[in-house]
Amino acid sequence: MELFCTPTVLVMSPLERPTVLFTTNSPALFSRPVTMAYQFPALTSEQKKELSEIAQRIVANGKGILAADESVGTMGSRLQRIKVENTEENRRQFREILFTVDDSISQSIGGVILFRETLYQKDSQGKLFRDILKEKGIVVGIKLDQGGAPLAGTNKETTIQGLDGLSERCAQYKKDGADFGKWRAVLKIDNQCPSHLAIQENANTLARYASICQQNGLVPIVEPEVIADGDHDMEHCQYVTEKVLAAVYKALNDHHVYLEGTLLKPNMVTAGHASTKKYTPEQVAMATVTALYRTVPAAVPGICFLSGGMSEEDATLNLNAINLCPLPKPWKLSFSYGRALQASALAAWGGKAANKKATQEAFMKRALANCQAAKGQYVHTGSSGAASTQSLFTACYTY
Ligand SMILES: O=P(O)(O)OC[C@@]1(O)O[C@H](CO)[C@@H](O)[C@@H]1O
Repeated sequence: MELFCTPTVLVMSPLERPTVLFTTNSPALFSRPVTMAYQFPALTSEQKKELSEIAQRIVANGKGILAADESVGTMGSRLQRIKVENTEENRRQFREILFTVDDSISQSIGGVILFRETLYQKDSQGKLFRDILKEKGIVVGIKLDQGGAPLAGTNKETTIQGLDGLSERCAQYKKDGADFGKWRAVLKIDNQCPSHLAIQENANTLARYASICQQNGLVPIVEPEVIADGDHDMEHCQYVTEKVLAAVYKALNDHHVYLEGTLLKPNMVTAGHASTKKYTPEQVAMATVTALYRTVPAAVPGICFLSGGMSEEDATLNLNAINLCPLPKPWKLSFSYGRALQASALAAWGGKAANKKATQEAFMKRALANCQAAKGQYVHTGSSGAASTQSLFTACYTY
């Protein structure tokens, strides 16, 4: 006998997944409806509400994210550039200067990602950094990935570690004031790269991380970064970025991740750092929005780009062009910059307390510029300092 199904009910609210009930002509199944989707809800309506509200707060009104979550090693290379020793105290001092900037910073910065060490650090008056941020209305986030591990049999590709004990760590961080998490997976463009294995493994790991975050009340920032190493052109980067993002959203769906309670942190689509071809911000914008439009569901509230070694000024100009791009853009398009928000500030600081004011001014200037760019309102004045136009690229930036 032919088995056919007829949809009979569509139950849907903004906070719930649609549940489609089917009836069937099969005698065995005739007496009861067959639920085709989502019999075991991953999250309650209250959990979904909390997650989507957090995600929306972070990217409201042109706000973006300060990625101040450099690990001890990564911060070491930043400090080395300005000839400052990589001690816990120096890392604390620089971050104190950033976080105690004028309260108006909260008009441009909706969230700050911290490294574990920083979540428990205090300012010189003994106040926890996380409390200082929260009092400004800024959402506190935490880096959750724990670095790369090689994928054997590939051309030096990696997966990211940190799933063991992740749920317990998330629960603790939530108690300690964090409301979102971040996990960065690294894909590279090279001979045979990214491989099918690297794409699938990293997509699945990101999705597993995202699911665990949501179970613990943290909005997951999903960061599949196609790094800029290589001499490939922009078209090739677009092709790869689309493949990676399509795999990530398939995995997020498989893991029942609630998209309204997530944020995406992708690379912009650009040529490789060693490419001889140059593209305008408008070309980068068209390629980037095209890749996103083809792969990222409209349910995702915000896309916050990483800066990936672009100069501060290029990162701002590209973001501005992205927001002016004449393609459909159903998500907020904003920033989650590390280097492109801190390079001028680090240069102004130089490890000296006396430079606090200049450091805060440099940081505020970049934050404001990116907030304007997130609304497509940035006007380049030509008066940027030398540090803001310097490339911040680091080869094989894997952690
Ligand atoms: O590319 P950027 O904007 O400098 O940094 C992006 C980023 O994901 O990479 C770093 C290393 O994990 C993090 O500190 C930061 O959040």
